Amino acid sequence: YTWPNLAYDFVEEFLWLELTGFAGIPAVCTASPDGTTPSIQAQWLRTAYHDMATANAGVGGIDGSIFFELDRAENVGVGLSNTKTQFKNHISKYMSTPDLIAAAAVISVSQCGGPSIPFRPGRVMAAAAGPSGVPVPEGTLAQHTAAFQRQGFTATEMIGLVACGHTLGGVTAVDFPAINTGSGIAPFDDTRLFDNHIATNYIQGPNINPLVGGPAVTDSDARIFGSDGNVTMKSFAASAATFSSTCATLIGRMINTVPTGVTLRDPVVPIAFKPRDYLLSVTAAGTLNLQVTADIFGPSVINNNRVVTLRWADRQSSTCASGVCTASSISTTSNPSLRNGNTLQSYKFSVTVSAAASFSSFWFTVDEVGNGVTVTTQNNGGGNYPVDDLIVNVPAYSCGMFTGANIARITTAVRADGATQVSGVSVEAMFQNQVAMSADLTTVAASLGTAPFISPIPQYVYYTALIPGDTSFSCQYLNYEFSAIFGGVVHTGPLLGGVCGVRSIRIGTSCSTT
Ligand code: HEM
Repeated sequence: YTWPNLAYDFVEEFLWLELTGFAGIPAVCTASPDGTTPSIQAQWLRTAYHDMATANAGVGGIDGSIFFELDRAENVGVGLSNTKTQFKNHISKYMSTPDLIAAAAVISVSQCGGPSIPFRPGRVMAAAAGPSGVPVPEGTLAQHTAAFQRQGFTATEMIGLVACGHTLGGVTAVDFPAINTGSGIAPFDDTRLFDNHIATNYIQGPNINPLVGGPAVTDSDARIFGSDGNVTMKSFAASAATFSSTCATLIGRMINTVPTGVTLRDPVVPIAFKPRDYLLSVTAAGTLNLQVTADIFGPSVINNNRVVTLRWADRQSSTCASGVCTASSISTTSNPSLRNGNTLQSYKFSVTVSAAASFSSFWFTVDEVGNGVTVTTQNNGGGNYPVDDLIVNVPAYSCGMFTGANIARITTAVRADGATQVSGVSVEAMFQNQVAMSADLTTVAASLGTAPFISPIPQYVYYTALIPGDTSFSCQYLNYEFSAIFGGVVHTGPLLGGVCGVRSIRIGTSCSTT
């Protein structure tokens, strides 16, 4: 891994650092079922299966089409529509709706104590509903076996995948009154955790699974679990480890079932030390401000004695012409309870220099004890973290707004003191289309403009783009990246906006321009 990698960084921060708030939507996965509180983790896992369940030889799979198919009888259930509502604020350029569906399955399983399943991003949102074909509890064993074969799973794997799904949640009375004749939720097993109790309850009893001991016609779990003489379910009941590793494999295959032509990227693993929220901007005073947060991630990383120092080189020198290019962090935050026993400690920096001196790269030193003895260097694998000061953000003149048909104004500053000619200054804006559940991208050319709230400086000229959009949407988030071509090479700024993050431009609220 080498920083920066906009797509990787976004997903890593989404999945492991839980920065966008997505992973915080479900409540803590408690041990005992109460029969009334729905499990969001269960709803999310069922959503993933229902999206995948219509896959057929490279057509369909995890493609988000489930959210166009909620009126079908095979997709009855408040859990699926709740999931759609929860997901629509989290769509982004780097996490499509089907990526959210897959990530939600991964997050749900591990939040409830199940295995860690690798997450590979890259799924593409469907444009419309696909074929039907989600198995229903009234189906025969032959119909179910054929359906799982169409999805890419053998008869034995069918037993596994159903057991892995039905270790969470249960059957809701309002949606399945013939199966759950009471009220609330009839749980599949005696815990809300992702554990092998779905098998121990079934083999050793007492069984509470309403798809095993309910009306015979809807006892689909009984037909499926018993289809190999209970060999598979006995192996799960005998070994929590077998259940866990089988589920990691089968749910992993389920979420990676994607249409032909979709290429998933490599699994996103957490990075132990990484810069985040990097932002180089021209300030109102005409100076350059570099903001960055250093994240330290892993089990037990929180250490209040640790001292992290930012160091940088200015643009004309591989070191520091002024001799004082170091800074202490301005704030520290930590999160002791991230998934899979991980923790996070973050160090935020903000340094301001003249536009003439500027920056060319930065790196960090980390003093674990704070005594100057055990100091290590974090320098991006040797090459330092690069700073591109040719195209720079101008927050003082970038904001969400409503002017005619425009919803935002984005201003960038382009370095003007070099020999290289600039062309093609543009802003790529991403809108959350909460109807199509897609991230809609538009590229808007920026034109030479002014930044009236900034003192003039000789090193930069300003380009402004007005972003057109539907001003009737008041609760979507705008993300954007700006870029410019210098000497034939495209230079792209950081992803700005975030998703529900502090740097987001929320359309409908205007930021200050002063
Ligand atoms: C023959 C195949 C299957 C049938 C007939 C079936 C049937 C059902 C039914 C009737 C419910 C109750 C839904 C509700 O009340 O909202 C349910 C819940 C659930 N199913 Fe399945 N299912 C099957 C396979 C799977 C698979 C393969 C998975 C995932 C790997 C899965 C995951 C879930 C989960 C997590 C729930 C709980 C949802 C909640 O509590 O909100 N199911 N299933």
